Amino acid sequence: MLRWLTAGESHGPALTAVLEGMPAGVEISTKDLADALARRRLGKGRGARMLLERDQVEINGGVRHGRTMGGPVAVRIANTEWSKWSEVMAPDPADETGRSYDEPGRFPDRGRAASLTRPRPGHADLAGMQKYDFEDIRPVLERASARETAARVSLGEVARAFLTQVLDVEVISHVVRIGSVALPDGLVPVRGSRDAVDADPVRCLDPATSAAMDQEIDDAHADADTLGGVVEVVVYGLPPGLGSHVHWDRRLDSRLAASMMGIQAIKGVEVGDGFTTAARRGSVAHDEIEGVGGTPGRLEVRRITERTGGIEGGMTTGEVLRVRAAMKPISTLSRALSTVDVRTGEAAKAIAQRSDVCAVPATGVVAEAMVALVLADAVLEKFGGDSVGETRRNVQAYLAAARVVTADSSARSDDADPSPRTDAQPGPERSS
Ligand SMILES: Cc1cc2nc3c(=O)[nH]c(=O)nc-3n(C[C@H](O)[C@H](O)[C@H](O)COP(=O)(O)O)c2cc1C
Ligand SMILES: C=C(O[C@@H]1CC(C(=O)O)=C[C@@H](OP(=O)(O)O)[C@H]1O)C(=O)O
Repeated sequence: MLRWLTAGESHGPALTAVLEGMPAGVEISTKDLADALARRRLGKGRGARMLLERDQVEINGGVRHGRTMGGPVAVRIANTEWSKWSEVMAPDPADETGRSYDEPGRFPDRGRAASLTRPRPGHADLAGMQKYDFEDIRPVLERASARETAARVSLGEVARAFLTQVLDVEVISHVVRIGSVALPDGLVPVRGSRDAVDADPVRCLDPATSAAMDQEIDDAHADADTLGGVVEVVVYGLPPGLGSHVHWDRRLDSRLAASMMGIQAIKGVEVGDGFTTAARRGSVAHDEIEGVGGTPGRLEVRRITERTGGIEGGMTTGEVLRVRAAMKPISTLSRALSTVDVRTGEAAKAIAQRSDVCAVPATGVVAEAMVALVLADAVLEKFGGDSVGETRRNVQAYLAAARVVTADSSARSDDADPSPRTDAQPGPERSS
């Protein structure tokens, strides 16, 4: 079983992340993690903090000479802005008498330390204050902040390395909607296209849609408003049989959905064509199956379309996996929303510090990390192994003994026209 935990606040000294259960022998380096974290900073629409802050990552356990050793992998990501926050976020009281840093007049940087009492609709502020009995929003926003996703991305990179080294799995995300602008149906990044997606300012496959998304962000910014959108994660190279139909919490779709919903601001998840499928008739909703070779003892099959997103009965089918996550608009608006000052009870405008206008491109990278972690867990559950070599041998033995194998769908995708997937609409056949 793979377990992961993160700790740390947005403006604290550092984020800490621990991944337990990784087999030995996964090749991973500090540079790999730094590169993954750099991808999370990509994308138009992020706020000033992205320019100011750097992710200073170090591996503090579980890895030696570029390979995991089987013990928990521990990662620390320093907040390079810490010096500005060291009093506001100090773990210890201001002095031995236990006086508070909140004491008026005590610190020159009182502005930063001042209590925040005007909760933002849509952020964790008010519910967090109610639940944890705080008069100040600070301790809530510090942990609710999506700064924490840096920690998850670092662990996701270890999971990705494991999946690649055991199964040649590739996990790619792309942006399919920002605000009112949507990517036309049927466009999915092919294997090997991650760098091309990352090179686009909004991580969108289609140049015309990307330009419209770019404009949408500029318009929202000019209006002092914010945007959400939809990201899709696509996974190539998975074997059939990860997850299970036998119990709700073993279903892979259930686990993926929980991991997506665990990302800040994600409010909807769909697998494959998801909500669109609900509007279709059964005759054009499912992926019909055809034999493409093999022998009676070892059939080779494929799905003719790719509507179900590579999961049936809570298990991978061996086809390309597709999961989408819908992100709500950022809740810190410079044109602040109405709220109540919880200190006075009077009507007020919500706190409106610097903020992202749109963080959808970055959220795709976070979603990749979550998918990689869930899939690595599912691979270990099915195949076990204390070393990469052992897991790989177990996978190969399973595939070699299988009575029915899924034809390599990623190979078919490579054969096809690099951009369009032709089967996103009801009914059409695959292009290959
Ligand atoms: C990558 C990323 C960046 C975000 N940036 C901001 C931001 O700058 N300002 C903000 O108010 N919310 C931002 N959010 C969303 C908040 O973290 C989120 O709305 C908040 O934690 C409350 O959680 P909920 O939206 O799931 O209810 C961001 C989310 C993600 C995934
Ligand atoms: C710091 C990151 O994202 C932050 C997520 C976030 C929020 O409320 O979620 C609010 C902003 O922080 P601040 O209020 O300090 O400007 C973002 O910059 C990051 O992604 O590394």
